[in-house]
Amino acid sequence: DYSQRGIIVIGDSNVGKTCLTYRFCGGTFLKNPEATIGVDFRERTLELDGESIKLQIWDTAGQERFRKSMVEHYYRSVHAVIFVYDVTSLSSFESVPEWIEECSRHCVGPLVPRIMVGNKCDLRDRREVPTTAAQCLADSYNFPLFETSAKEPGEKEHVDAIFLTLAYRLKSHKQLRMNGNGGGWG
Ligand SMILES: Nc1nc2c(ncn2[C@@H]2O[C@H](COP(=O)(O)OP(=O)(O)OP(=O)(O)O)[C@@H](O)[C@H]2O)c(=O)[nH]1
Repeated sequence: DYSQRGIIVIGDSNVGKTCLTYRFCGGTFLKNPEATIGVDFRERTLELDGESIKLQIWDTAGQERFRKSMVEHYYRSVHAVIFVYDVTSLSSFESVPEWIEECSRHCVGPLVPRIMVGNKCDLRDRREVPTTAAQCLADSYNFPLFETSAKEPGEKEHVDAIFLTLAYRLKSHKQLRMNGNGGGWG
C-alpha cells in the first residue's frame, strides 16, 4: 500500500526529534516535551500532485534505557529514515555514524531514503557543529542535509519542506519500482 509510508526518526536524546515531528504534524512548537519512551506515533497526510500520501512518523526514544526492543520492530517496516542531531551538541553529531550503523544492523536496505537534519539552528551563539562538517559527513553517505529549528516559527515552512522532500522521494520510489528499477537518491 503506497498511500501509507513509515518514517523512523532517530538520533541522540534531547536533539529535538519529538519537537520536530510535532512541528510537522501538529503545526506548533511543543513547549515541554518529555523524554520519549519506546516509540511515539504522529501522522500527517500530504497531497502530492493530486495523490494523497499518509506519512506515519515514528518518533523514537534517544535514551538507550527507553529504547529496549521496541524500536527494533519498527526498523522492519520502515520506508525512510531521518537522522537528527543538535547543532549545539558536537557529541550528538558524532553519534550520527553510530545511528547509521544501527540502521544497517537492523537490515534497513540501501535503497531506503535517508536524510540528516541538524536541529536547533535558532541557538546561533551556541552552535558547535559547523555546516561544512555536517555537509561533509552527509556527502560521505550520500544523504541530503538540512539544518533547521523546530522552535523558530519562521522555520515552520522549512520543516514542512524537509518532510515534503522525503515524501516526493518516496513517491518517485514507487514509480521507479513500478518501472522495475530500484531507486536510491541521486
Ligand atoms: N532552542 C531550541 N530548542 C529545541 C528545539 N527543538 C527541541 N528543543 C528543546 O530540546 C529539548 C529536547 O527536545 P525533544 O524533542 O524532547 O528531544 P528528543 O530528541 O525527542 O529527546 P528523546 O525523546 O529523549 O529522544 C526540549 O527541551 C526542547 O524544548 C529547537 O529547535 N530549538
